[in-house]
Amino acid sequence: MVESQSATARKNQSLESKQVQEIALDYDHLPERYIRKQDEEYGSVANAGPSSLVSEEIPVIDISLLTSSLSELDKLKSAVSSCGCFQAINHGIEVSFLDKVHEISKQIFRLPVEEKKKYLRAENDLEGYGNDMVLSDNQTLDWTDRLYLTVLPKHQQKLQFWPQNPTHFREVLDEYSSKIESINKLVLKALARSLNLEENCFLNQYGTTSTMNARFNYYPPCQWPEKVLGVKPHADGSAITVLLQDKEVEGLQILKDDKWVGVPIVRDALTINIGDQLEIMSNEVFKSPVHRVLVNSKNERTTLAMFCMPQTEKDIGVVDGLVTDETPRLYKNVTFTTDFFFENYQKGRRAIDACKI
Ligand SMILES: O=C(O)CCC(=O)C(=O)O
Ligand SMILES: [Fe+2]
Repeated sequence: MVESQSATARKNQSLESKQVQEIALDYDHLPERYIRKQDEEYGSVANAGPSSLVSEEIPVIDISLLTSSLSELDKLKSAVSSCGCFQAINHGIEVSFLDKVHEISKQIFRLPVEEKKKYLRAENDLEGYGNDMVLSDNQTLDWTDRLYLTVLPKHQQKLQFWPQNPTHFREVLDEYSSKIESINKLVLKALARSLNLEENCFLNQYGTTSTMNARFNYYPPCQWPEKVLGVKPHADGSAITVLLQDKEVEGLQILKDDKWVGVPIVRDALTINIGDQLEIMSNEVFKSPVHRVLVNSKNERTTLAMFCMPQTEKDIGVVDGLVTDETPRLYKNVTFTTDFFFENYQKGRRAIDACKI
């Protein structure tokens, strides 16, 4: 009995150190740890497959118009107050540059296994290359491999985790981060104006430097697509997240009014969603949507999520202008660290709920 338990433990351990990419190629059965569990799927929500998706519900916003068009600003406000997500077009990043970002995202997962292992994250650390971080023994694992990097502030970059191949990886990611930082500022200012607030009221909470983390997500094709999830339902701990979706393969879904809504690919658009920190700062006017990722049996999918948020360790709170007799303050001032986010995630609850008054 004791022996068989330790054999199981050994097997689990070797599974945990395997990337999904390897499992997808080597296994003729789905390892138990990847089988999704009903109780992690937002309770009563029907397990809607792609066929039952309603896609038109994610608004497309021309963000170049946000300083000149009140109707576009209104459209933005209504998008983030309802589903918490929109597709940003005319964002100012050239298509040829976006193509470079798509390309490096794909290339890093195509590196030989030995090369990728140079960037492996430590067991209990976020940063680096690897599969789902294991936070508890009975956790279902996501069908995805990731490369997670701090990109801003630059002095916090841990370059030992940055691939040296392709050789322009670092240059492209640095340039992309600075372009995303401009979009972050533009969107946060527009969101403030949409509520008739001083346009810097959210950015003022950022402290002296913004934080930005990049997460490259790679979802290998899966022979058992209905049995796994690319990413389990979660909300992001950022202020906003800017996602560069795969150019061809869909998979992202947002929970809206208890229904899973597919987020379609809009050519050359960036998919932007609100994260928990902006839901707090806006006293819940803006929604940080729960979302998940489905995988499929034929095509791999690669995405890049940029998590934009205030300076690490900086406390944040509800913007004063949003607290009135009718709309009392809903959240305490908090320091929304990554550890705090994952401590709650591990217990199966949303970090934002632990911030409520
Ligand atoms: O890959 C996607 O479509 C979304 C990924 C995501 O939700 C995340 O990285 O937090
Ligand atoms: Fe996410």
